[in-house]
Amino acid sequence: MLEVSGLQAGYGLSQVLFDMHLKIEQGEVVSLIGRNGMGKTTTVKSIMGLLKPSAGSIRIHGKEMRGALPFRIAQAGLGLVPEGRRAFGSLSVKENLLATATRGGKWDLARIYKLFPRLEERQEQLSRTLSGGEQQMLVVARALMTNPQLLILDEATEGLAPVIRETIWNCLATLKAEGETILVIDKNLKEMARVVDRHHIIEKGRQVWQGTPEQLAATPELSHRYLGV
Ligand SMILES: Nc1ncnc2c1ncn2[C@@H]1O[C@H](COP(=O)(O)OP(=O)(O)OP(=O)(O)O)[C@@H](O)[C@H]1O
Repeated sequence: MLEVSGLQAGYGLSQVLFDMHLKIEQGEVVSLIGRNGMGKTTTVKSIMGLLKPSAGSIRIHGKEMRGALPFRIAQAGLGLVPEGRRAFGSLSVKENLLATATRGGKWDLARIYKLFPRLEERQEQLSRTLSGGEQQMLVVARALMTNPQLLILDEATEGLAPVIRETIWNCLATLKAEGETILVIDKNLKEMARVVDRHHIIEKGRQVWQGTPEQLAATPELSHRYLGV
């Protein structure tokens, strides 16, 4: 469903992605992992049309989308939960959810409330008054309301209390069981192993390894060399 190849991108004169490759098939849950500053977020921004790559290809369902505007990428079926949570603070939980709703998809309020009962309890509350963890649930839920064919989560569990992180991972496990296609960027290898089919390690703007969580766990020198753990 998504195929990135030979992607180059950066900020001004500083090049960050040199030769990025990434392939995601329908129904797969894959990760992008690597040390800080290696280009994970830059890859996501390029895919979402938030940053203009200088070379390479981004195909969504076989169609070249490099350089397309963000709303076109969203229309093509990609939904992003960006790094650093942000809901529309002056809107209620329910209004936030309805603001991004796409009609006719499988995700609607009822389904979202089943996945996140906490959001139903708080549906009339202004989202700026939610706890950090509740806001993060809301941001994930809002992305789902766009009924994306590929959901991308960039550090969605960072800075959250363990119990909230657990809720987000449980939610991802449910989404996986329902056949959703997901790209997750995170640092927590142990939790990721529960849901990820394939990891991609990125180092200095290139994909340097891919394999299953089992293969990664069986090769400690990989984690040591590329992840610093
Ligand atoms: N807006 C920007 N302007 C200039 N340089 C940037 C900008 N955003 C990121 N960079 C630089 O690009 C490089 C890659 O950053 P990126 O955010 O893609 O890394 P990352 O792998 O997602 O790291 P992290 O795990 O820390 O989020 C870093 O050296 C960073 O300082």
